[in-house]
Amino acid sequence: MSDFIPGQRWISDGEADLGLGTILNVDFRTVTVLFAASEETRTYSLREAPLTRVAFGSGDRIQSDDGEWLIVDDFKEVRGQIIYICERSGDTTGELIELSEARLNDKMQFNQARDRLLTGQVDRNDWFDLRYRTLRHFHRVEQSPALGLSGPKVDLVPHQLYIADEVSRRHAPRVMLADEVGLGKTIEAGLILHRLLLSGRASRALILVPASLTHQWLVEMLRRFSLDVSLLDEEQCKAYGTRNPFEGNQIILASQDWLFANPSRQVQAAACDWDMLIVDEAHHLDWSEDKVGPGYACVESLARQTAGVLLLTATPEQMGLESHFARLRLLDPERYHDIARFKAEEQGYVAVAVAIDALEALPSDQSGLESLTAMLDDSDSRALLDTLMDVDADDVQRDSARRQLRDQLLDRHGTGRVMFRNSRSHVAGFPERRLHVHELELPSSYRRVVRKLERDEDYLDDLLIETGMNHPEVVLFLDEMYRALPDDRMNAEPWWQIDPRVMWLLETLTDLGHEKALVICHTADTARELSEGLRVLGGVHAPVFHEGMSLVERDRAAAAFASEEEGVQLLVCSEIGSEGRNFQFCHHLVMFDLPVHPDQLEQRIGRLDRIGQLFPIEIHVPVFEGSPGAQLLRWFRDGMDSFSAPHGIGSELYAQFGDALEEALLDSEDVDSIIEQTRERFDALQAERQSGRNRLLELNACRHERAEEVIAAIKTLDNDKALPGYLERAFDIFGIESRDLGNGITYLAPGPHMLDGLPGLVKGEEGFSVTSDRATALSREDVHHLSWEHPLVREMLVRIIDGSMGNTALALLKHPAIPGGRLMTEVVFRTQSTAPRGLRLGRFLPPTAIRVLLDETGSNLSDKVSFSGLSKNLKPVKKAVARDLIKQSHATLRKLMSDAEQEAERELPTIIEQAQQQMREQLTSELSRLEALASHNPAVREEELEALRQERAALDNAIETTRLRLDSVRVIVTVDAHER
Ligand SMILES: Nc1ncnc2c1ncn2[C@@H]1O[C@H](COP(=O)(O)OP(=O)(O)OP(=O)(O)O)[C@@H](O)[C@H]1O
Repeated sequence: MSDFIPGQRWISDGEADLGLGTILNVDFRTVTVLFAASEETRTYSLREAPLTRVAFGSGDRIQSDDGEWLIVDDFKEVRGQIIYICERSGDTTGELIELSEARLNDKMQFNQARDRLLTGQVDRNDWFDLRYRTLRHFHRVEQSPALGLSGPKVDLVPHQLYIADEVSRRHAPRVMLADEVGLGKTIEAGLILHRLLLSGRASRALILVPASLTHQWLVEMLRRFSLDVSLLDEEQCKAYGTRNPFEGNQIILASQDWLFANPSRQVQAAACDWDMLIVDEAHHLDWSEDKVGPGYACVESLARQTAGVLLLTATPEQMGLESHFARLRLLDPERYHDIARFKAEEQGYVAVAVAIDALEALPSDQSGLESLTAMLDDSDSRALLDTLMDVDADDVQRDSARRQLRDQLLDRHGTGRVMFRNSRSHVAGFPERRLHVHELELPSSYRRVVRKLERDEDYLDDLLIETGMNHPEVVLFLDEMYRALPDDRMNAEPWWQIDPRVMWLLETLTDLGHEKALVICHTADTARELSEGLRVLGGVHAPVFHEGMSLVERDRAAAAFASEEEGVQLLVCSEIGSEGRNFQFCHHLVMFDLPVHPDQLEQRIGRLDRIGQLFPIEIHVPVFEGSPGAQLLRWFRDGMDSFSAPHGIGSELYAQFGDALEEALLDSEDVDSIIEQTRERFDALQAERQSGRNRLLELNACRHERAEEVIAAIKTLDNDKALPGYLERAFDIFGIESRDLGNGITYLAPGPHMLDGLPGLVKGEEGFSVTSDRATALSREDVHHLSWEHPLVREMLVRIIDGSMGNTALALLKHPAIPGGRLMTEVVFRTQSTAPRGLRLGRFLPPTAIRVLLDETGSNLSDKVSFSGLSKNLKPVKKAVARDLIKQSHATLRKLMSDAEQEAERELPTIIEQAQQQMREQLTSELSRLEALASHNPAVREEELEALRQERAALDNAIETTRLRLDSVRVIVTVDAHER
């Protein structure tokens, strides 16, 4: 008679995903099974049906067809059908109910190791092996202090890593990244975002950047951070129809120019939940008392509803101090509401800087002790000071006390909580800047106008009316003025025919040989026409780059300029078009004219003077002798040293002397006196800033000890010897083929049996190259940085841990010392808690594996036989044999699994206690630091303190309620060593 009876429940051995099957029909040759959950019916030959009977035992949890969970107490068989006798889950009344197997829920999943094992679903032995190793590595890596910072393909630059670490630790970080141009604000923002995403503290981010930078951001986020970012524009949005396009991906990148001009899209953006808002070139968010710019208004409303906000700008004060203050208010409206108080606080920074200097000199030089003591008013600080002064303390104790005191002073005073600004003066390794001024004679068409302006005071008015231009632009951009007077008889030729700067530029290019030069002009018109002039007069192909071009056109021009093969020697940019771009592969900058604002001058030089620049920067400026442009050059050079290094006070000087300078541009004597006054103010401000605000900003922007700790932790993960071995196994099991290309580079490609859905790999398509060596990855654009954080590795780890892959196995053990015919179980339990992802429980208690190895009698052999020692001696077994062996041993296996659970439970309290202790130590010390800080520095928001307290309580509860769950089981059957 057949084993199958209609109504019985069986499961498919090969297709467990079909769910629980019900026997529909049996004849003398075939059996037909309905898998209702997947709406599939299968007919098998009776003799070879790959099916396993589903039979639960006492203590098992089952679900009825109406969704109720029950615990099996006992069972009986009636006419070939099992009737389960159960208690309702959670019911303590002891009432029992009966459930026939026909009423088991069709959707019941057999993912759990116990169910899978007892229903005969065994995985490959090496999968079990990989699963256990995955748990162990994941546990280790999750706790690393470098988590989230080690994967990105970036050089380990201390100030960037300090900022990324400091900011990403905070609850809802809201900061301004204001490093000088080219020091890596984009990289810092990317690191912060990467870490928050990886650790589950953020999942949705909106990045707003000027249109000209969208492509560069997209490429940086992908190549360096492997982040899947969607670039949204009007065309893309239309494709979404009535759906909200901002919901289309977790990370959205959009152009500010587009969004700020588009109120209906702003409404859609605001309708989404964001965890992070990142705004690049934030100095453009214009604000003044009588006029709030559309960009500012848009960001203000988004920032109000988003927990984390990063504003990026190299020239925070470019639009004036008030506008800068208004941007700080976007970050923390409560703290930044009174500009007078803000200015007064800045005055106090000198005293703090003096106290820090005094601290550094202690204990040998005690001259500044009094000023220091005046600043330290709490008992903790006094105790630290006592240690520093104690004659019996050793150097290590003193250094630690000094460091803690310095950190306290920095934390408690200044803008360090909201603004980070690194400057070249303390980040070593930047090249020298060299200015080359080329004086040219004014061509007659320009001279005529300039001289008339000098002679006739009223002429300026006429000229403004005639040209429609503003002052001082009309006297500084003489080619533009010339173009604006087309009816003038003398202006018949194109300006580039009469302007000697064009011929000078052609000669300069010849002198440069093959070296590349970036040319920046004030307007797009000048850039475009200059390019034409160069082509006509010198046969030079000069691509242009300006705001009037489409993004694709701009990127194409930049790529042609960057390419070694295309042989393009120069790129002609407009001012605004090139802001934020990376052109550090070139070291000649031609300023075809000069901008009016010192910060714009700095932005121009910043295109070349960036991390990665290897040569001194040669700045070439053609000026017309005695012209207003020549006066402006003198003001920049002699008044404030603008060409030698960034100093960050250009905007203040511009605010003070800009109007007077503009008035005086036509009178060199007046300019002399303005330059003199500017210089005086510049020197005074420099001295003041150096001793106060800048010094604090500098000390705050990179705390070297912390940076070095982060770098050391990253290097530990970089050099993790376990990674290559682990990946070799994982690639093999996931069906990824790897080929050694030499120099530490491996090519990964999808194999014919690769598991689907792995990031970057699609069957039948090309793969990609990887290296775990950071330097090699950095030197090759096409090679990925392979680390524990690479999306492919992360996907494999998570898929194994969250899925059922490898959670059952059966293997044979042949060992001379062990007699055959015995059964052992290797059972792995892991900790499980219900904490939300954002709590990052993994810092303290990542999924922790407990392995229990029991022999048939239930003796615990875990300490005697290690995982790898055992694993090496195991042999795989055919699945059919394994299923038979399991069928015969159901009762023993049930008992061993329950014994193993008791063994594992013994270890749980220690794990919980350790995690709790570690968490409490870290969070309590963070909380007390923040509480102490809050009493001195209003930049610490009460909401931050409250969030930290709640976090500690929630973590405490999550750790306390952690339970064990069965992760995987391997059945081991011993065979005599002489058996073949
Ligand atoms: N850690 C790093 N590793 C490798 N390259 C880096 C690193 N930091 C910065 N760079 C490179 O240096 C250049 C400048 O960095 P980035 O664009 O982040 O600077 P920025 O401060 O945002 O500049 P700007 O003020 O012009 O907007 C970029 O080409 C960037 O890729």
